[in-house]
Amino acid sequence: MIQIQNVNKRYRKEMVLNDVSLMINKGSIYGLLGSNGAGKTTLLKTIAGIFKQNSGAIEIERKAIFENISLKERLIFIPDTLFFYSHYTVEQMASFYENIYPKWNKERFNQMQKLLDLNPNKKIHRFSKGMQRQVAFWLALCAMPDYLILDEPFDGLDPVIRKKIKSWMIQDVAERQMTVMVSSHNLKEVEDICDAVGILHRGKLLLEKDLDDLKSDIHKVQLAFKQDVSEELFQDLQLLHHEKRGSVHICIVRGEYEGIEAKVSTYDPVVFDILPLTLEEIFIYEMEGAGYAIENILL
Ligand SMILES: Nc1ncnc2c1ncn2[C@@H]1O[C@H](COP(=O)(O)OP(=O)(O)OP(=O)(O)O)[C@@H](O)[C@H]1O
Repeated sequence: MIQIQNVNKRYRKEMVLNDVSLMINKGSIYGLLGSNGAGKTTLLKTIAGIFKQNSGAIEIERKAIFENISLKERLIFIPDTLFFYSHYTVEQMASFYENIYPKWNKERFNQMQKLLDLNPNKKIHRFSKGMQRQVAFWLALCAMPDYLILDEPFDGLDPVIRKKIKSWMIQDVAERQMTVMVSSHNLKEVEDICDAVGILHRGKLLLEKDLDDLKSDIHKVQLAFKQDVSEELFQDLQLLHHEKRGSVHICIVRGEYEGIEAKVSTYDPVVFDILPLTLEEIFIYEMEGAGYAIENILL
């Protein structure tokens, strides 16, 4: 479990993380969303123990991560800008990892080599950008980390490799309870793999929720009535958005499916559909509700 409590981080006088608190459960995948410059990389590097926060606490398994070598041996951070020792081959980099990470799995390294089809004796800087990213995941997953912190990890990977790497990652989460935090601008990707999501905006965490709760708590409702329905119904629903297209009311309603169905049914609608929302739609309406224009927050 990763626990972040009231974390503040400044670069000189600029406050980059402002009282951030969140929790990531063991064996789950947490998606961190946010605009450019929101503070995602800073937060991830602070969680990885690369930066130290100015105040607040960052704990993994209830121990502070900063300068904690035994925790760091179980955590891997893949940054958005990759770093490898120049002129090292994959094999040499793997030996380096083997010395640092006690749970290094040589057998897995050999198996993944066949699946990725990369030459371990080639110097890493001679690989393409996407291939270097594959190497980063290859090495990271063979170190068998309990915590994997990823900054925009899938950029530059082709769709086949992307799928392969995600499935290895998900397998590690399911089989050995690996905990993952991943920053992304891609809502679809986050929706596919994450259990919980948080949105960071100008250093503050605007929203943090379990993805299933988020989805089961907000619906798009399409309604039409024989006669004009009284305003009472709309006052009765927790509306985040309401518009009328012809005779059809399109409402974004907070609340569980059954509760909405029960309330609307009493008004005898002739058209009545309750539809789930995509993560992108949820964020648009949640953020609107919180008074933020979504285009300022996400790409
Ligand atoms: N080393 C640094 N020194 C000073 N300021 C920095 C440094 N790194 C980042 N910042 C500032 O901190 C703020 C947050 O940057 P950060 O890289 O954490 O954002 P981000 O959410 O990861 O952005 P992006 O989506 O663009 O990668 C920005 O205003 C940035 O200019």
